[in-house]
Amino acid sequence: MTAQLHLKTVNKKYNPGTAHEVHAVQDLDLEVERGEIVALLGSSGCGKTSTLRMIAGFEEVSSGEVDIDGRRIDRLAPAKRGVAMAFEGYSLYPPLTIRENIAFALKSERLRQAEVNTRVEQIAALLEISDILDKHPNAISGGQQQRVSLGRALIRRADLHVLDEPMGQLEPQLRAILRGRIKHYIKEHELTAILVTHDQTEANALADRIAVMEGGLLQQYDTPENLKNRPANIFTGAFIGEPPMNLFAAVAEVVADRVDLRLAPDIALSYPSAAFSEELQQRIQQDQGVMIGIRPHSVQLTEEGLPAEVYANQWLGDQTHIAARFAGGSIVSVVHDLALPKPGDRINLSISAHDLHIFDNNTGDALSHGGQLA
Ligand SMILES: Nc1ncnc2c1ncn2[C@@H]1O[C@H](COP(=O)(O)OP(=O)(O)OP(=O)(O)O)[C@@H](O)[C@H]1O
Repeated sequence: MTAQLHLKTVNKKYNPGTAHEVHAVQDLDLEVERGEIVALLGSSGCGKTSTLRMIAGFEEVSSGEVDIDGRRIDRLAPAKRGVAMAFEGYSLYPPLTIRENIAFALKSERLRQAEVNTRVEQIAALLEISDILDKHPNAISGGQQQRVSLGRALIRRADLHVLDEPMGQLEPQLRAILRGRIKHYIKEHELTAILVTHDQTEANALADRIAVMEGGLLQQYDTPENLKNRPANIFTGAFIGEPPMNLFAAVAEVVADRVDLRLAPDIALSYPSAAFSEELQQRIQQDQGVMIGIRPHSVQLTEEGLPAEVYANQWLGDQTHIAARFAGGSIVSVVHDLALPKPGDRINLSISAHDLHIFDNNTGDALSHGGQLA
């Protein structure tokens, strides 16, 4: 299958050759398949908006190529790219009503008026804006304007739908409802979409694949499940998941039939060597040290285990985050009952080999997940 959107070694430099040069997007290769929803996810300044703007045509590509449906588009004007866009500040036409604003997107499809009305009303119902269709843009709120802009993009038939923080201004409850509806709509109409968000929950809920960016570089491009269970490096390991992954420097010692991961002179996670593949045992022995990652949900409080001392706990209504001093550092565990150890209590922790992520200390790349080479 050919990719619907293909970014080929795309770079974006602002103010090139000056003291203010910013290399905002670096050698980005990305393919989005037809019918796929992809999220660009990362913290502020990582380059996700620059990437989206280059695809939409609001920003020039410094080098590289952008293809949509096999057609090179990076030198075309935005309107010629076959892209439907919902951008903040991609403003609505003030003299037109909301209904007319949305219907305007259907102009090129030359539909009968009755068909236009039906489609506008369907998308308005989906986005909970049916009651404002006869108002003008200056008479509605920012969150409503954002939904109108989204409706205007989604109603169009286009080769690609580009959505910039599509629900950034909406309240959490409405966001949660709309996420499901929008995903269903995109899939039902077989649209291809790429969106920018800094909200992991939104990316996980909407996207088939997520491109995690940091410092202008693509860190990992994968399904939500793989980002969580098979992070490619320390960055994605720590970035994806809430609360963040616990990270500890460790030295591996393979002795007889055990593998010890030594975290401190007097503290080691110890496992039967059968829990690690032979290739992994060889690999981690060669290293002077590794970084191990453990998700808070995988840190178990047990009768026996390694000692830790609680210094904080937080009940969040459906789970508790327990923070404890452990191995000269700090560890967070998530538990689901209310029977809480209190600050100052001594507890014991266990971590199954199955839940360990091991990373190369120098490159940051993942070496293994759950005892098998990455
Ligand atoms: N027009 C511009 N001129 C100069 N530098 C820019 C320009 N636009 C963005 N940058 C810089 O490029 C880098 C990437 O910015 P970009 O907006 O793509 O990131 P982002 O991840 O989308 O951030 P945010 O979520 O805050 O929008 C940042 O360092 C930013 O300061």
